[in-house]
Amino acid sequence: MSDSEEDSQDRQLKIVIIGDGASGKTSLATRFAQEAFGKQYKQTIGLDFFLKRITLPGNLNATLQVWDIGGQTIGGKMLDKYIYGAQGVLLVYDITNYQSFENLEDWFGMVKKVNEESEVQPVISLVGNKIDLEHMRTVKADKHQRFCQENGLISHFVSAKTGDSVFLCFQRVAADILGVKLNKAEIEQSQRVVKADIVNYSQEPVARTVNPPRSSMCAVHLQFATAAFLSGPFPKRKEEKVVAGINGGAYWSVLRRRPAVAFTSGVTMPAQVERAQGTPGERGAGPTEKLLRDLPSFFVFFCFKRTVKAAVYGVARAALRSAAERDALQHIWSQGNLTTVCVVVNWWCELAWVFKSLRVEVTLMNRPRCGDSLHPCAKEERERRGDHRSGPPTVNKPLLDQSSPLSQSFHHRGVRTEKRQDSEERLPGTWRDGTVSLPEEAERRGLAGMRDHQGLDQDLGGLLVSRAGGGHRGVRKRWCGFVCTGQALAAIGPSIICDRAGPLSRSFRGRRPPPAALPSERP
Ligand SMILES: Nc1nc2c(ncn2[C@@H]2O[C@H](COP(=O)(O)OP(=O)(O)OP(=O)(O)O)[C@@H](O)[C@H]2O)c(=O)[nH]1
Repeated sequence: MSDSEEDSQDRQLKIVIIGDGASGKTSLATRFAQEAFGKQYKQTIGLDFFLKRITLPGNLNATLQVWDIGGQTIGGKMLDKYIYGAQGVLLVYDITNYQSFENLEDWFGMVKKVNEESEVQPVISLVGNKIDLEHMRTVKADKHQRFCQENGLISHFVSAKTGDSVFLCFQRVAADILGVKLNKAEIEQSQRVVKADIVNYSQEPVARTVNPPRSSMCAVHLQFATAAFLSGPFPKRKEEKVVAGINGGAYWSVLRRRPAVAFTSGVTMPAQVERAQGTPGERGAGPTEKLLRDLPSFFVFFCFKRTVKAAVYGVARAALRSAAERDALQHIWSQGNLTTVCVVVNWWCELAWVFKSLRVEVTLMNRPRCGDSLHPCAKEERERRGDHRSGPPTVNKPLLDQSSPLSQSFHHRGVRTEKRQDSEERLPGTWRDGTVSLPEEAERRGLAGMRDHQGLDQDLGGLLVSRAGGGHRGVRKRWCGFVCTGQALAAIGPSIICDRAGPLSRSFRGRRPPPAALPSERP
């Protein structure tokens, strides 16, 4: 065969893609080979193949045989065989999932082991995927770069979803294998970003009418989430400007694939409730159910603000009255696969009721404060119950377990005594050796009594003591921290979403391993 004949033939290159499950390997291969992207996660069992022919500078054709290796193969017997003979390796991780980055050591170790005795080493690229989720990044770019420098890897940040730099990533590896140099223009050309489709909802009136709860609810939720994401890490101060920022904060955890205990509707503004689902009380299959269907997990959210309390009140009760939802909640709860508790307290009796229905004991650390004017929904609710006093709606006593610490601590504390606080004020407690201390200020306000609740340092599963406020459209919102004790939280472990920058949070995080046994199982 003459030289020219050989040149005109395609070069076959074996490229393997490895990395943790769900880091986006299949998506990258699909984006590269088929220009497509699927939102649905379908685990790759074993491996999959893709073929794509590309032309490199100098009219050099190459057929890339892409081996998409399932994330679960790590530790399996076949992995070394899959990697063997690869000329190119893409080490993929998800920039929003730190664990997937950490685990690259193992994947990389495997590549090194397989090639220990090879004369020709593969070209290896470190690929940080999902850069469309930059706002959720947990792996800093400099960590990525350091890993590249230390190990002589090519660095890439890509998004299989938007297509950003995906082609370039494969092209670069192929070019390096074949010793071809890409010039600046070629690199820029390959960096094409595929823009997401813009959906014009107003042109889809029929679809919305046919299935209003699903589509509109989803839209509302995503809107919250996006707003919160755009505003930076929860609960940064900017979050105050966001509609339902706190709510979005819960999504923050959900969409980061951290299972979160979830509650209520995720709806904060009565207007949004109405727009999304009709009036709160009318709900049957509520949005919780929707969340359960569509998200990897769901969240608990109680907005601590009287203006929306009525909405939450109606929604939470209606939602959880749906047996299916309650069962689903209990199912998830009982599975013990929850790692995060994200609860923003509103109305303690409501909270007590819901937790009670889940048989979880909750102890509040701070008392709720109310200062906002009563929302019409709340007024209606009060009138319906024949309560004509001013101030917050009365406690719904029948729902409470009067003997619970929560109940006792709040029974006569009057939630309307305190004036509105400065929106940036925080009263973080501290956590040391299983004991919670509240700052002097808290003592002065008579909040300290609450720290002594039984079980606090025993079966404490999680802790959240912080309070923040904000305003949106003239509405003040606030959340207060509390301690959850009991079986469920013990099972969950100490991971709590709260003010992650707060001293309490910092000191708490990672300090206390989940109890080995559930409290009830202890001798
Ligand atoms: N936002 C976003 N999501 C992505 C991106 N790439 C992949 N995903 C999503 O991440 C999930 C997992 O993607 P896969 O490509 O199936 O992950 P994988 O690494 O092949 O997983 P295994 O088959 O288990 O090894 C899917 O839901 C994808 O839609 C991306 O660039 N951006």
